[in-house]
Order: sequence, then structure tokens, then C-alpha cells
Amino acid sequence: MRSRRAFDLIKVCPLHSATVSTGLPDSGRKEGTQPPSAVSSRFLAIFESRRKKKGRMNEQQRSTLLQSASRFLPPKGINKLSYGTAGFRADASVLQSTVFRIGILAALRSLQTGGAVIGLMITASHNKVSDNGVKVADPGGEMLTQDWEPFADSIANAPDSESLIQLINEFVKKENIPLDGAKAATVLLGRDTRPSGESLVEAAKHGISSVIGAVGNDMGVVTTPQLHWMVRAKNTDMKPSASELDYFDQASTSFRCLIDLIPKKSHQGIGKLIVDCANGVGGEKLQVLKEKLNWLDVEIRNSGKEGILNEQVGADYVQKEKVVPQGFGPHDVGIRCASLDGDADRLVYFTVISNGNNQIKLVDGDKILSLFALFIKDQLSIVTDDTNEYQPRVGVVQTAYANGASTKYLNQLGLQVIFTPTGVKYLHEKAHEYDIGIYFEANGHGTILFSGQFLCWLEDRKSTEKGMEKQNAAKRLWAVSKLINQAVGDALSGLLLVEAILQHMGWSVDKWNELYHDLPSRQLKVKVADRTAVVTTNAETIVEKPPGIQEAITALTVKYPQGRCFVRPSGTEDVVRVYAEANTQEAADELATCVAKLVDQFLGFHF
Ligand SMILES: CC(=O)N[C@H]1[C@@H](OP(=O)(O)O)O[C@H](CO)[C@@H](O)[C@@H]1O
Ligand SMILES: [Mg+2]
Repeated sequence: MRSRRAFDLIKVCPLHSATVSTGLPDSGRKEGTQPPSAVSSRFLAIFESRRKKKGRMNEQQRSTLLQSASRFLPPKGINKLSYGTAGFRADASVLQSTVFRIGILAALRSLQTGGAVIGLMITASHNKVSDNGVKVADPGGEMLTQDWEPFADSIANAPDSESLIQLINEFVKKENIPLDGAKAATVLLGRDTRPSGESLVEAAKHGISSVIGAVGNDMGVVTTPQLHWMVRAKNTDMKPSASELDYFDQASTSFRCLIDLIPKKSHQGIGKLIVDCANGVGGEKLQVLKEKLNWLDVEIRNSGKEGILNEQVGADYVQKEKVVPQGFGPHDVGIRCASLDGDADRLVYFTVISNGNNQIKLVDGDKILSLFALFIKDQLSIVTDDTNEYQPRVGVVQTAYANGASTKYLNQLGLQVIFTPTGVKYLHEKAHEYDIGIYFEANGHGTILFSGQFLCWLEDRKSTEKGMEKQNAAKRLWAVSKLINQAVGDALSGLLLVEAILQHMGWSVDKWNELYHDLPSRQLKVKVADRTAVVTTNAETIVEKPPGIQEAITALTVKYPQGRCFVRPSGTEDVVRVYAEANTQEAADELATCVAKLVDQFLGFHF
């Protein structure tokens, strides 16, 4: 079922995207006016009929694959790789064969989706500079369908070329992929600023071109969300030739639109913003936006010209350590500051505490989510009233890492809050079930998704609503849908939306931070012998295996007022993570430390 979602995703309102694309380049595109169910069943019928003739690897293809695969053999003695929460990540030196193989996978995915453009991004996000990684973007710009992850795991771990070809052969048959050289496939490649990126992109290109008919288009150094945005834009036919330039144009135009729609503009403004760019790709891209917007009140720091990527800088460091990033200090007290991560898909805000010994007041992903949810709810309540036949469904998606106070606040706003396991692929999927699905991880990765039906309705409201106030609210929501990156969480477009909303409200960062008070929390990581021994359930809040550990965690947690604690295996690092919340910082620290010891007792290296 999931592999079909790529098609469902692209059935956007014709008013929003001009045409509806199936990802099947030569299928009828005048279908946009049909109701969604009819559209998608027609797509699927075409898709199914094409699939029937497929699923064979000819001799020429086999020998091409075999020849190139023999040049990219996996190094001996490395740990088993797993696609995880955000693709494959490891020390860059061991990744050549993995990336080569994922190049093949991306080309196969393009073939399977009837020639839709697939994305392949080389990044290890907030991890250290010597690491790297690879992840794949599906036709709608979202993460690779989970159905393909086992295949990704198996080919990444295939010990030699013969077994790799055998796995591909089996998969191609199972999925009916037309591997006969007759069909075209396109993969869009991007990388962050890591020095290992260039050679890994080359490995990916070898993988792609070993699938006959497949072409890799290299977008160079881009943020992860820019690559996802381009994939989405190309496939939805809004902009078949979509480039980074279009990304910047759309972001700046919709941001300006939101600013122009601010009622009774405050002459005071909301003051200066300083952005820590993690010494990563976000710095140079934010500079482009700054120039395009003639935005004088933003200062860009840690743009990568001097410091080391992610070393004591960036959103992950700031959110987890709750201290200032390098380059920030007492001179910044009271100023609104933001941090991006290494590939600019996470965003948090903070202020430096005066005499605080480098401590900060963190404004995390939960607060960004709350600000977005509040703004959307306000605007929606202006546009809709009880007499409307169509009542858009709004859903807010969080993970167990969301601060308990944020969930309480969102519930008090009357919003439906849903929990999923960690990893944006889960949140994104859930958010798609709503007309407006807003999701954020506490670490600052999140976005807003709008359904095609809602956007059609909104398009109508923009021009037909009688009152100016209603029209403007509709226009604001429309601008949000254009500004926010609906493919994936995006620190740059998220930052512009936060700035626009704060200006709209006339709020300082402190006023925003007062929406609710975070419960004190602590996150720790524990190195264990085998993190896969931890099996969780209930959106990762309960440990099922190893037996006995959950009872012990619960027994500790109940001792602390407002205590909440869970453990889960990381999908990106070889650790088990511990999260604890309680009514005081000391209590949260103590609870986290006790549970970390428990994890060590149950799973640590005890010889
Ligand atoms: C606690 C935490 O921040 N976990 C992060 C981290 O995943 P782990 O599976 O926890 O390693 O990286 C993921 C990818 O960036 C992100 O989705 C997730 O939220
Ligand atoms: Mg990232």
C-alpha cells in the first residue's frame, strides 16, 4: 500500500499546481479536475497495467551491474548497516559501496514509479564532519517509502557483487521493475559541505548509471530540504525544471506576501536576529535569502568559513546541551538567536541568559510547532465559520520527545495531538492524514502539510470571500503553504515563517517563549553491546524487550512529581537514548541518570 502513496501525494489541486502529475510522464494530465479518488484509481490502473510487462533483468544489464559493482566492494569487518531513521550514516571512509548501491536503488525507484524524479542526498546532518550518509527522497519529496527499507538494508550489506546482483534480481522481479533499458529514470543528487561529499556523489553516480536508461543530475552543494523541494516540485509539474533559484524565489515571494499582509504594521519591528549556521551549508544559502530580501536585520554566524561543521555549534548541540554555540556569548544577551543544523533541516531559537555562564533559554521545535499551530488556528477561525459545509481537519503530530507542557498547551488550544515513533518519516506520514497536518520533533525538524482539497477550497476563499479580513486570512494561509517546504522539515523556510509570524504578532522572542513553560528535561545516551536488543511499543514510550526493564523504569519514574521517562535505541547512532522529564531540573537529571544506569545494567558491556 505504501509504495502507492507517492502517487496519492502528487494529486494536488489544479489551482495550486496548474496540473496534476502522476509521475507517469505520458499519462493524461487533464485529470486534475476529477475528484481525488477517481484520479488516484486511474493512476493506479495505468500503473498496474504497465507493471505487468516488467520485472526482468536482461544480460546486458546484468553484466553492466556486475562490472561496476566489482569496483565498489564493501570494506571487510564493518558493522551491519541499517537504513535507520534518516538513511545510512557511518564514518565517511566506509561508505563508498553503500552509496554506490543506494544509487542503484534510487534509479530502480525511479523506474518503478514510472520515471518520476527521485532524490539522493549525501549528508550526515548534525553528526561529526568525518561521518557522512545517504538518504533517498521519494517522488513527493518525502523520505523513501518504508517498504523499500529492507531492500536498502540487504543490498547495503551484500558481501560481494554476485550476491548484490542476486538481491537486485529478486527485488526487480518482486516489484515488477522494468529493468530492460527501455525506460528512462532520473535521480537528483545533492550533498552538504562535508569534504567527503564529492567522492560519495561520484560513487552514487556510478550506481545510477549502472542501471541502463538512468541519469543522475548533480545539484551540487544544497541543503537537504532544497533537494527534497526540487524533487517534489519537478514531479508535481509545478516546475518541471525546478532549480535552487526557484526555491529561493518561492520562499522570498511568499515571505514578502506574509509581511505585506500584516495588519497595522508596527513601526518598531521585532529587532535583530542572529543565526548560527552550524558551519554547514545553511550559511551560504541563508546569505542568498538575506540578499534577495534585502534583510538588514539578520546576522549570519558560523557560516563555515572558519569553524568545523557541527563542532559545538548547530541546532542539535544547542538543543541537547542547552548552552550557547561557539561564537555566541554575553554580548548577545537579549537578542533573538536561531540555530540551524549541519544540513539545514532543523531549526531552534534561543536567547543568551545574562550572567548565565553560557546558559541559554531554549525555544525548541515544540515551541515552533506551537507558534505555527496558533497562527494557523487563528487564521483558519477567521476564514471559516460554522455555516461552512467544509470544515478543514487540523492535526498536530509529535513524538515522545515533545515536552509534556507543549502537548498540554496544544490540547488546550483545542487541537488534536497525535504521537508517532521518532523519525520524520513517521510524523510526515501521519500529518498527511489531515487537511492541515503540522508536525515537529522537539529537536526542530518539522513542517506543515496541506491537503489538495484544502488548497482548492482556500484558492476559492482568497477571491470570493466578501470581507477583506477573511480574504486576507485566506491569503496568509495560502502564503504559508507556499513558504513552508511541504516535502520535508526545512530550517530556512521554517525560519522565515517564524520571523513572519513574530512580526505579524508583534512578539519578541521572550513573549513567544511565554506561550507555556517547558517541564525540565534531560536526555542521555548509553553505549550498549547491542542496541537492537531494545524493542519498544506505544510510540516508543514502553520497552517490551529486554523483559523486566520497563517495570524498573516505571518504578523509578513514579517517585518523581510529573515524572516521565522512556528509553529507545537510536536510529542514527550506536546508542540507547534516555529521556526524562520532571518538575525540577535536579529531578529530571536524577531520573535520567538512574535510568541510564539501569540500561547499562541490562544491556551494557559486562564481561
Ligand atoms: C532524540 C533525537 O533528537 N533523535 C533524532 C535522531 O534520531 P535517533 O533515532 O534518535 O538517533 O536523528 C533523527 C534524524 O535526524 C531525528 O529524526 C531524531 O529526532
Ligand atoms: Mg539535519
